[in-house]
Amino acid sequence: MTDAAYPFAQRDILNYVDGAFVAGEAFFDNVNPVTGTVAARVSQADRAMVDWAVAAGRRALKGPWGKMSQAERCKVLVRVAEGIEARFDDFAAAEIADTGKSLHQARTIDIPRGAANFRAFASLAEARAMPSFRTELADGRSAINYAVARPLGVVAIISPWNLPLLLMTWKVAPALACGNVVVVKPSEETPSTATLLAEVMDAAGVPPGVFNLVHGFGADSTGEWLTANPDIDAITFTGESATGGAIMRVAAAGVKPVSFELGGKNAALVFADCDFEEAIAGTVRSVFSNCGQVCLCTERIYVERPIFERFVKALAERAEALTIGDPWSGADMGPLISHGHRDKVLSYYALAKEEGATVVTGGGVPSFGGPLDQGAFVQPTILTGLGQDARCVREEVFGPVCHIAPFDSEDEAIELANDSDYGLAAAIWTRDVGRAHRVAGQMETGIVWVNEWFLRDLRTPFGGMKLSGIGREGGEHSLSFYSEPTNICVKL
Ligand SMILES: O=C(O)C(=O)/C=C/C=C/O
Repeated sequence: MTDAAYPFAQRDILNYVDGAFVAGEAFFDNVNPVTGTVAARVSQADRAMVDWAVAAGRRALKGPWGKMSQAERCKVLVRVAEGIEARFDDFAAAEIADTGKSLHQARTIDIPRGAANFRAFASLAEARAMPSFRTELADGRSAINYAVARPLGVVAIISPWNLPLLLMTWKVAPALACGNVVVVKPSEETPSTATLLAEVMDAAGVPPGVFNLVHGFGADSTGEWLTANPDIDAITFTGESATGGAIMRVAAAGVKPVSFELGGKNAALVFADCDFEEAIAGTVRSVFSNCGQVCLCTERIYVERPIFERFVKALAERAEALTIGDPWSGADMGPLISHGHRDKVLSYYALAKEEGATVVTGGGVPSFGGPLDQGAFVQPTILTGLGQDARCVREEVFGPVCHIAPFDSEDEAIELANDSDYGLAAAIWTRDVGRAHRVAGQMETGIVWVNEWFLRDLRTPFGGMKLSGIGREGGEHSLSFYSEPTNICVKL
């Protein structure tokens, strides 16, 4: 069931600290969610190792890395991108072994974006302009004001299990581009591609202490020891909103800057004048991609009443046509990340029925009649019939499930979409250009796609409001978070 190319099939997954691959005392299992079998052993970093990584980062800032020119640093980032591309198949096999995601998802999204993130921030940092002003005051004094950027220092990066390489490098690349050093704690569910990245960094000649990697868990473990370490200068985290709150409380003690990309309960608005086939195809992707485990996925769909029944029927047909199974067999949809997460998703499937939902399709687990029955698979599921106050309409499930409800007017659609504690992403399907811009401008989200989903330009502001996060990533937004500007005023 797992491709022989899994890089850690015969060796332990280690931490990477101060330029060396190191093992702690304890190990934990890395489980392949396709079959429920142990894929590898992972070395868990203890508190001393976390402290060592932070200290190694501090030393690196004073070493060659801290003295390196911006142009030189950008060349290093490009070498890292080339290293990922050179080991593309290793990264894909590692990502699939950890997550069970489809071959298509890994090879067209996750791994390409790992390299693209480094290339994007190498060129963005190289071209970055800092503001300067010629100042003429009424009293006759004049000056030149210009800003310079310095790195924050040692940045703690806590990255999630859904798009492991993509979301870790989305933070590591701009942090390094701005001259910082990083200590990365990937999710305990997905240690493999993070460790391959350490191997690529090592081979690319990134100085010791610049990129550090510590494996382990969150609360009362590696993640907490890292975020609470008094000598880190900033924290960036992507994951659940509740964890974001806990990290924020820890960061408050040292008034550390935080960048959070958190949960979502994203809505899609489907107007009767939409290109129906395009809306269906786009919504199949936005609901079921990565087994619904993308913070940008659609979990609430509002459809203009004249096409409501037709839309529900068509989406259900497409959901039932999805092939579910082993990623290496080319299945459209793999399992969820773990049996623990599957329990959570199935609890919402059960809750939906208790809340009175109509289960249009799905609602349980597929039966394979073989080893895949040990995997963390669920059926793609479509619900209707719930009100806005239902927990399945308000709470993030993070699985291949959506609820569809009708609306009768544009204003009602906007109100329904915005009636959420989250504010990350929205999708609007309409042929009416005026309506597209009018409705998009009223979405209380950080991101709006019109007649698209997950089309990404890495220069754009990316992130959410309300419970969906603090700050934006992407382009200058990342460069600003990972640097401290100093304004210098020189009298003329
Ligand atoms: O596409 C991106 O840059 C990104 O950050 C995606 C985030 C998805 C979170 O689940």
